[in-house]
Amino acid sequence: MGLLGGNSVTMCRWSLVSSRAGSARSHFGSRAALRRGPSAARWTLAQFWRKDAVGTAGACHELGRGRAGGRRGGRDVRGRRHGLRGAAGVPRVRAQLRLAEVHRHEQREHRADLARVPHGPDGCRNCKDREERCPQFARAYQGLGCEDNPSYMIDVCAHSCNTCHLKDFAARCKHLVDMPESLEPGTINQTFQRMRSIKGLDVEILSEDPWIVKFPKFLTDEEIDFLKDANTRGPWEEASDTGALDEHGRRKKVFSSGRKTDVAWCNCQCQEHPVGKRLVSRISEILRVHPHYMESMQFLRYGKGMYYRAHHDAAAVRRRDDPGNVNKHRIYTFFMYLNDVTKGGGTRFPSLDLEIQPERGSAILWPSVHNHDPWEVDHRTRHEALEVEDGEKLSMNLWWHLGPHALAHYIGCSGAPIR
Ligand SMILES: O=C(O)CCC(=O)C(=O)O
Ligand SMILES: [Fe+2]
Repeated sequence: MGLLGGNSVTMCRWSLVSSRAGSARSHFGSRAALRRGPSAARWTLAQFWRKDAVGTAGACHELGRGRAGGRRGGRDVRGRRHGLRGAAGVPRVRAQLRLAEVHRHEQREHRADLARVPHGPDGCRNCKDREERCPQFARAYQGLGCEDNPSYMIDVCAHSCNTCHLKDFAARCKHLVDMPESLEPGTINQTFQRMRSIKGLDVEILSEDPWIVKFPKFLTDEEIDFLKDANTRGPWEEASDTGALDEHGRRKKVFSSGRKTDVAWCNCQCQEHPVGKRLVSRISEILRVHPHYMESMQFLRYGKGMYYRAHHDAAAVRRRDDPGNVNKHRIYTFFMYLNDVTKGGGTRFPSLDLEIQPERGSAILWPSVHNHDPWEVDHRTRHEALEVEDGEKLSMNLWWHLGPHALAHYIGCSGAPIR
């Protein structure tokens, strides 16, 4: 009998943050959480993330209860939904093999982990919470507060969640380190060549070496309205870069003069909403990379005078054999424009002398790494957001990684700051 099966419930890692800010009830995930049935034993968190978190494709996950067959609770359903299907008539055998490989790996590793790792109160003798309200957080959502926001709770509230054995970054994250990479040498060229044959996909090739393509009418009006709706994202914040790792394996925020934008992250509303899911799924099928490997969608807002100086999206490539390198580096940027900009605000690739003007609903895509070796950064795809001279620019990043970023992020293994 699966621990988590049936009565699918959407939960959300952002809820804890929101509830602290007093807005839990307006939150999709939290509302759903409040409708839940009786609480499950909290020590099940350790089992939960091994079994089901691996099926999630971002911020939210589904917990199902009361039905046999826990595999339905996450991985399998999500794998199919976001799987590399569709795109009739397009070769996809390699992608499917890769997906099958990922799933086989998950099953093997998770079975082994479940047998090996002790969980329950005994693991918590010398372990303290780092936040005094942890017991209260853990009790929230009818006792499922730990499952609701694992990235934060596993670590900061380890005592209250009985996850002391998972506080250590290596213990928590090791099963993700050797998951198959999302790209093999040679895949990038095949993927871009294949795009021309995807039925119904309008694609303009702006550059072939390196690849930069534009999808002139990628987003539908429904998607744009949805993405521009304030309910689909967290609060706007001043953009920061990621700095050095702290003692908990999280990166510190660094503010730099090279960047003046506001950013916000996709919340449960956009991750779990059918429109958001369909969008991710469409992009995943174009790229032939599973959503396990993506970052949450990032919204960008530039007012007049705002910009992002030349940079590379895969700036921080770490060593191949670095045991802490779970999500690895960014391999693709899928960049979407949500509005027209009156003046300025183009995306410019200085080494290619190429500038793309924002157009409502259009998208551009480029790889950050070389076709022959996904571990080698392609510096020719450095780019910048030119200053907005008049009007406002609203756009979105969807970055794809060589390692399973979505899974890593979900359980605090991506190095992202604790939220
Ligand atoms: O806004 C743009 O045109 C590009 C933004 C960008 O490069 C980034 O957010 O990494
Ligand atoms: Fe960028």
